[in-house]
Amino acid sequence: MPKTLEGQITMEKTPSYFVTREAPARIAAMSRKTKLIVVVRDPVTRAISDYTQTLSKKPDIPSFESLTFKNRTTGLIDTSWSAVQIGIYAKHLDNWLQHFPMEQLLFVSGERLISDPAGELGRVQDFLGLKRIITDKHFYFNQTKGFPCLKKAEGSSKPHCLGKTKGRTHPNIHPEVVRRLRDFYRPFNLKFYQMTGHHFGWQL
Ligand SMILES: Nc1ncnc2c1ncn2[C@@H]1O[C@H](COP(=O)(O)OS(=O)(=O)O)[C@@H](OP(=O)(O)O)[C@H]1O
Repeated sequence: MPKTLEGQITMEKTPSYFVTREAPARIAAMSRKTKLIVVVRDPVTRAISDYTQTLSKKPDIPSFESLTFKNRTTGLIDTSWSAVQIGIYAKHLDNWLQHFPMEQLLFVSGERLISDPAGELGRVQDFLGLKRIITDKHFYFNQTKGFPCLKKAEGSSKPHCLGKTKGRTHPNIHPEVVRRLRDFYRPFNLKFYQMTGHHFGWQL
């Protein structure tokens, strides 16, 4: 971690921190004042997105359905599959709350990051104690990409969208599998809403 000078904020992004058991204690040992930002989206869509990403690298993996269930007939979900495990946000949050107060965590809605990027980034700027510099003026909706993009990229005068690996088309998953996953996540999502005091609006 580089030295942080007066007036600077040092930021680091690692997607796996939130779900890594040892991460909270190690970060707290480094600095108890660290602010933590987690982007969360509907865990069912997250699992499908995760699978889509793996599939793009390893086209021979089994189907989403067969990885989801331990037993397809009983509908028992395989919670050891990382794509399922990562979406149990309440469980991961519990682990962080053993080391950090809730006020030091900010949960950003992945859905709102798409529908209202400036609003969600407004929350991030407030949380970090920054002036709201990034506003609606910085974004436009790119119809081809189907996502918001920056009107000007940092240090350039050209628009900038996220790359091809962000916003991939997801495979169609059988509605029954989606329903079973929704049933599985419902109690964890409700617990997560209660813990964060924030209703993320995921289909329950
Ligand atoms: N502006 C914009 N443009 C493109 N994509 C956007 C944007 N905002 C959020 N998203 C969503 O980001 C999802 C990919 O982010 P990840 O968290 O998987 O990225 S990372 O690999 O962990 O860095 C990606 O998920 P998929 O749609 O499943 O590909 C997007 O839905």
